[in-house]
Amino acid sequence: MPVNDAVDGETADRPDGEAALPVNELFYSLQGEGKLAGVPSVFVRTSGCNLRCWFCDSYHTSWEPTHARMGIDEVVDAVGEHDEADHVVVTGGEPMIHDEVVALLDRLDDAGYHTTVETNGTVHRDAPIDLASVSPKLASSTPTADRDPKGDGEWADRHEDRRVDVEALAALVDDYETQLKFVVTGRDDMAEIESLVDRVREAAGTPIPDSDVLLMPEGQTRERLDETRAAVAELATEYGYRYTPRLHVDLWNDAPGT
Ligand SMILES: C[S@@+](CC[C@H](N)C(=O)[O-])C[C@H]1O[C@@H](n2cnc3c(N)ncnc32)[C@H](O)[C@@H]1O
Ligand SMILES: Nc1nc2[nH]cc(C(=O)O)c2c(=O)[nH]1
Ligand code: SF4
Ligand SMILES: [Mg+2]
Repeated sequence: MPVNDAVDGETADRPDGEAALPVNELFYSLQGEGKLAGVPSVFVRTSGCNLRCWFCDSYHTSWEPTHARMGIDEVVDAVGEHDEADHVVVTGGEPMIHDEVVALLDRLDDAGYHTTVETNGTVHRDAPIDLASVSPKLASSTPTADRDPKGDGEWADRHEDRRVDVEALAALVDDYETQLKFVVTGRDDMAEIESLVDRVREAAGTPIPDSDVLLMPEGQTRERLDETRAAVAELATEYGYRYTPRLHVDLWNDAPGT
């Protein structure tokens, strides 16, 4: 279900009625995360999110969203300028809160691109998605007062209420090739990951092999990943889940447009 009231009152239509999306940035890089890590890809980063993870590495799409909009034609043209790429990653913010993301994915599919959608898994939509890269948010993501990057924990209750929707997760698993990519801050996250994977397995008709459950270390910077990656790799070994690096952070740290 779209949660348009959570996008800070933004509308996604242009004054001339052309379908448009709030776009924070569009860039060409290597996919840094997940099964397709290393694949040259164009990234379309929408602005606006229905959650507020304290660790969000895309602050200007969630905590302080930018409002510039691009028409769908404009986005498709800008993607096409990177003619080395045949993969497009639609991310955010939370791309699935925007009705217009479906029109964008239709156009990208028509043009022959492989599409990945990076999503928190709270909203299901019908669209030509080749890989649903779903990153359900754990209790450790909640912006409590002591770790709120902006205020004093004002978002904590809303974030907590919205962060997991098992029905939406199961629908994504059933409709698309899916990876479940958890941001891991430490061993304390594992019990919740195990129980959430169990709940989604029960709700979905499609099996979820452990190799489609990915553990990703929390860290926006190389310095932070130096503290988290070894422990998360050990947890992946111990539980039999897949480890995913954050290649872009290893390569380019937190440089914009990477
Ligand atoms: C900025 S989010 C946008 C897509 C969607 N809102 C989501 O959270 O999946 C893109 C990816 O970055 C991950 N991410 C965000 N901040 C992170 C951090 N500090 N460390 C590791 N991964 C992070 C998210 O979990 C998600 O997989
Ligand atoms: N290189 C690179 N790979 C990514 N994979 C997922 C990203 C995202 O922010 O969704 C991302 C990103 O921001 N950069
Ligand atoms: S759900 Fe994604 S975009 Fe939204 S705050 Fe969390 S990491 Fe950032
Ligand atoms: Mg990113």
